[in-house]
Amino acid sequence: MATDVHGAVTDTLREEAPRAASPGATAVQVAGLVRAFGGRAVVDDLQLIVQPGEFVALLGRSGCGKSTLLRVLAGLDREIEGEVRVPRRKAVAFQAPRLMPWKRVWPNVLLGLPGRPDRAAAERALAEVGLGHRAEAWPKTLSGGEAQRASLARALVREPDLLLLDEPFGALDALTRIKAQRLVAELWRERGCAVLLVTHDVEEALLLADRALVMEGGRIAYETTVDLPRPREISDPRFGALRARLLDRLGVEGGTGTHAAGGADHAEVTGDGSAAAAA
Ligand SMILES: Nc1ncnc2c1ncn2[C@@H]1O[C@H](COP(=O)(O)OP(=O)(O)OP(=O)(O)O)[C@@H](O)[C@H]1O
Repeated sequence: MATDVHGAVTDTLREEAPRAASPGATAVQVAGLVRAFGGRAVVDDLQLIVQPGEFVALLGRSGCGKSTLLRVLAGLDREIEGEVRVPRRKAVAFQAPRLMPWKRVWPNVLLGLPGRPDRAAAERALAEVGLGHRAEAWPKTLSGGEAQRASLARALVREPDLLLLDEPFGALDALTRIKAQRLVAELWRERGCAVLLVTHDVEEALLLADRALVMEGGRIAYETTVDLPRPREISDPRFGALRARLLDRLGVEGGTGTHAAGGADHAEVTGDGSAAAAA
């Protein structure tokens, strides 16, 4: 059952500034979230906690509801049941950069921001993503990687406490993708904001995230802590072991073949959101 946007949802979608919140406050707190389309619950009693400054990757089969969850967290979809607490300052970048072709790059970065256009802020954000020299350019003259970085600058200019990334590197070629991943890792380190990254790419999740979640049946069904030093190396045997475990959990060939390969750093997640360590 969908909640009226103008009614109960104002009670359920509370936006808080973590800087002002009490110590130990979370960046994202979701409890009993349900999002249904035509009577079918795509997100079904989902629990999720993300700590301030934590980098979390969200994996899951196509159509399992990852983008739906991200849109709810971004405040773009409020037809929900359950409780969602997110910081007031949040920003989202999608797979498609969504730049307005009739605006130059710098006003695109400021798109949707209230108040007088702050060109200097746009240029600072563009410089952060290595696009300081393209502020005056038209979007159609940007490469795919540049356009994606401009989209990232648009997120950064909002100085988010929570950065939501929906497959932002999905359309990039392999080399540009690696560069973009490194850039996000660097920005995350410098900014210290929480990041929730939706990705199909297990390696990307393991290169970037503190924690990788697998969504299944409308919930977070599995999670693993990525307790590897940064920068991470794909050649690290521990990386390989985590990759195999996640691929296995996703039902992709190349996994370990057992869902519950040992270690307390990964867990099947039970209905109430608590993690039961796999034996
Ligand atoms: N506005 C909508 N109206 C009806 N159904 C929708 C709507 N948005 C999403 N859905 C359905 O909800 C399900 C989950 O979609 P969602 O885009 O969240 O999946 P996803 O896990 O992000 O998939 P992918 O990995 O392929 O991007 C799909 O079956 C989709 O068709």
